[in-house]
Amino acid sequence: MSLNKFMHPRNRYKNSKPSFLHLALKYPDFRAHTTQDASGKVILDFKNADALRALTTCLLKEDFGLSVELPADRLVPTLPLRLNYIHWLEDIVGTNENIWGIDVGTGASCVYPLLAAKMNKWHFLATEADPENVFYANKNVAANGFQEFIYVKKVSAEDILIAPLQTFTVRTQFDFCMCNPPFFADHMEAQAITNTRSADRPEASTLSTASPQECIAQGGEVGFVRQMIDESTVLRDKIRVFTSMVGKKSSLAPLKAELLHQKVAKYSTTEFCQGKTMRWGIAWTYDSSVTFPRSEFESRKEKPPIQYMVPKGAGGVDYKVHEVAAYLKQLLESVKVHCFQGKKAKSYTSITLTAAENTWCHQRRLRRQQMRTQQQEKAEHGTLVQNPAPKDSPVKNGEHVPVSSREDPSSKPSRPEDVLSIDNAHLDKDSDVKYDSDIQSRKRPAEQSVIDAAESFKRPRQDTAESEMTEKTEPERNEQTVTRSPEKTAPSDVSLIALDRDKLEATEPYSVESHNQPVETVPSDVSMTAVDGERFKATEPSSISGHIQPVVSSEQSSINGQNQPAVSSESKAEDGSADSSPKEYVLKCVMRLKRKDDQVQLELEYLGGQSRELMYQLFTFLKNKLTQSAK
Ligand SMILES: C[S@@+](CC[C@H](N)C(=O)[O-])C[C@H]1O[C@@H](n2cnc3c(N)ncnc32)[C@H](O)[C@@H]1O
Repeated sequence: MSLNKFMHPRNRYKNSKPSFLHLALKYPDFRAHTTQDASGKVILDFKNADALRALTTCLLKEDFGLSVELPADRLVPTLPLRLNYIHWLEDIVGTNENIWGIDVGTGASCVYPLLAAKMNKWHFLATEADPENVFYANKNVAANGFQEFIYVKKVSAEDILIAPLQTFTVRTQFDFCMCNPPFFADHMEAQAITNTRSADRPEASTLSTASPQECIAQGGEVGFVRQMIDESTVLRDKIRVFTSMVGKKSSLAPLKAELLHQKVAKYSTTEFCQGKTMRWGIAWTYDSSVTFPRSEFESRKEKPPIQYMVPKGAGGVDYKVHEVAAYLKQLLESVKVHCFQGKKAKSYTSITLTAAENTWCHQRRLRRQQMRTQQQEKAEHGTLVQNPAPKDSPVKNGEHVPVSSREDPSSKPSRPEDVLSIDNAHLDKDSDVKYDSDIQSRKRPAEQSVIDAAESFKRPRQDTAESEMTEKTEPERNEQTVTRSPEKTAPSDVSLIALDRDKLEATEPYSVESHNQPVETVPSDVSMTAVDGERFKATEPSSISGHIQPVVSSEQSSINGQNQPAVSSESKAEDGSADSSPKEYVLKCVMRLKRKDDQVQLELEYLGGQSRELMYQLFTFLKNKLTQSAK
């Protein structure tokens, strides 16, 4: 499936594919790399580095009026991806002309600064460690008359931001920095990736153009961006927004962990979708006034609130909205979930729930662990601990606070508390449905090492594109459950009518969107979020009873509570009291109780936190308590 529908809306290639026929007619250098098939279509050999170079060169000229020289044996940038990154930055910092950015590792093409200077008149410090790239970057800047806008600086490969800024005197404050980092950790990794292609898979249809010095850095892309994050703590007042692209989705988790560790004010991730290639963007800031745009790709996964009809007799209370709410509130507070009263009406109440930690799942396991520890202690010291659970144990808090007159958890071991082990019947197995392009990007290490030109322009079954690679570890490869059938999806990407025909038409819709529904994908956060130190399988329900209004949720991560989604109507307590919700949380959601057809309906709506999965677990926890107590 093409990802072009998730290309940035302003990406000029989203709805308008480049006409290879037009390019071939106009640019002899490009034409030299094309052939015609039996039906007269113009074919470009995507496995030929010179052909890819010719394509990018003439697109830069044709669509942006830029004259760019791309040396042999250096990375050939593909434009749809580069544009997606720039448009995302525009959404963050705006498009005014006084913007100053830093492009870390600008490459020989100096493609980001040139495009952004051309489109937005942005100014850049463009750093580069490779002397040959520095030479060509300078040449390309001069060829386009952008010397007043773009300053190319040769840097040491060990330095990323701090050292280059110390010796750059033209500008000291920057709106953003950007980076397409070297992606491999070492030659071995690069080699391994190239050699892991299984014999039964078709030969990669594009090739790598990146030289080793361009694509290898100690620690790979995670190591590189981690150093950026470390350096950003020093430069927090000099650069407003830090960003980087990464080639592997799996790189996001360790980077998010690092951002949390460094206590940045906010961070956000996004997807860059083009052709069949996906890359990821990660942005962070120490300035809480920055707002990050929502990812189009993620937004499509918005889920309606999850709902449940509370059974009569639940909690041993009257079957009324506010009685049930009081019961649930007590229950939630007993497991340290902060409750903040929102709107309250006769048959409606809304309470914002904020949890600083996950205390509602694995309770049985924790109890068992505590019992084991207790027994061990007893054996070792011959002492009997009267109160087994530590004072601050969430399990203890959940277990030892009576939640209702009808339910005494200490006397009734509550099987349903181990929420992960039950109720999965309600949960769709979205996580098993892998997004095929994601799979592709993760499953095909070798092809990740090649230019994404073909991918970017929606060439069906392009083995990889771009020299920015998406290598994949063995465990990741093993995870894949759905495979593509490359042979089936191999129509010509360049189905243009013959050059010499009267009727010259582009017929291949490599930018025309299909009208299929987007396929489900593993929620990005869920798949990588550890809950209680454990990696759990994503079981996000697409909808448990999904017919209510769409969720108002944020995919931005919130740290210190600064990036809370809009819940303005519920941001103040009914009695006007200040919100004392925890500022750092793993889950924030709204619980609503309302009267519906003589029944009381419970509803949870996700607002933010580590992952939606936590809300489903909490929902199951509450549901089990309600069901059990109604018996
Ligand atoms: C994957 S390439 C990206 C090139 C270009 N920005 C693009 O997107 O096409 C990474 C670039 O970073 C350069 N590089 C590696 N380490 C660097 C460092 N510490 N500072 C600046 N550039 C570096 C490499 O030489 C290479 O040109």
